Amino acid sequence: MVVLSKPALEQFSPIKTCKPTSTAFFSNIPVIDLSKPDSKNKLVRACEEFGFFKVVNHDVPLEFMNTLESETIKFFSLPQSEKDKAGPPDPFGYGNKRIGTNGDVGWVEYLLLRSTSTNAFKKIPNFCCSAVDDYVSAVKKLGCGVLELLAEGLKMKEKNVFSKLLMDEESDSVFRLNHYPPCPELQALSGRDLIGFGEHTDPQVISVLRSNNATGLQISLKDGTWVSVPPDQNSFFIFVGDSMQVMTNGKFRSVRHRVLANSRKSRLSMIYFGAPPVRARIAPIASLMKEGEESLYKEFTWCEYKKSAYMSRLADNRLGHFQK
Ligand SMILES: C=C1C[C@]23C[C@@]1(O)CC[C@H]2[C@@]12CC[C@H](O)[C@@](C)(C(=O)O1)[C@H]2[C@@H]3C(=O)O
Ligand SMILES: O=C(O)CCC(=O)C(=O)O
Ligand SMILES: [Fe+2]
Repeated sequence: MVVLSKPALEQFSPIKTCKPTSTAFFSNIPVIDLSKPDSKNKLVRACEEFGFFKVVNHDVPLEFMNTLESETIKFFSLPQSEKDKAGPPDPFGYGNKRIGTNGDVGWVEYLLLRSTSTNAFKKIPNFCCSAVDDYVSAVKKLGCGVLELLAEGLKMKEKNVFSKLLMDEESDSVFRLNHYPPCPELQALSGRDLIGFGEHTDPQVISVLRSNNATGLQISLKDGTWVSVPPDQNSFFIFVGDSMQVMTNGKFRSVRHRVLANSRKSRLSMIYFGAPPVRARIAPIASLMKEGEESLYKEFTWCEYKKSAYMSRLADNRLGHFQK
């Protein structure tokens, strides 16, 4: 048995654990090949059923993915005192264990960045801005391409209904780099899994995630079962966010997901959260509603939703306040 000394245990104590779930990977995650003509219909079905899918043949240069990964490793390998200079996250900057400002904690350290401004790097002099810029431009293009296929799949007249929100100069999109250090001792001691990033839905329109080949990501199925996502460092995983759920009047579901700490391997993830401009109005789109179908949500602006989201705990049902 591994015995932890008291100070070692104390560093984990505020972090939640959960009952171990099946370690088997879920094999039914939709895989969408963007080079295939039927991808738009498959995308719609994936958003309805899971709110989550993997995309392959995505056109994001491997070089951008690898360069950013090396830069990220370099940053997270700096001495703690150097990393702390880039914090605290307000909400942008370096954060360690604390997620948001309402008491959530996880076995994770991260950099949260504005996706469009060089100001994002003022606090992080050691970081290579061009690696982030190249990568973010490419994943934004990928996200917009997926949103346009979705609009086509939903038979909407304007194919940029969703993508124009991310393309807007004032889009409030953000970018996040997460590092989950391995944690062998605690798991052996407690027989439970340690939470890296607690369960939540993403508030934005869509999130585009790439990780290294370390396990940890889980999604919740419609019936509430947690399943493990097999990592794939060459592909992207897309999450439907709350704003997309509202715009489709609940036809697409924003997927609950979480990350469990890996006992042996560091997990690194890079996520682009595609968001509307702050003044954009978020409401169900009339052309997506059947005759007589009622809107499930009160109207709100992204600014209002974001404010309310940032006052909530990670696991809260943030759309609850906006339901009719
Ligand atoms: C606990 C929180 C962290 C979060 C803001 C919030 O109050 C609730 C939503 C959280 C979340 C989840 C998705 C993204 O990682 C994130 C950047 C976002 O927009 O909403 C985080 C927020 C955060 O880490 O500040
Ligand atoms: O790091 C991951 O794999 C997912 C993290 C996440 O869900 C988030 O940052 O919102
Ligand atoms: Fe998330």
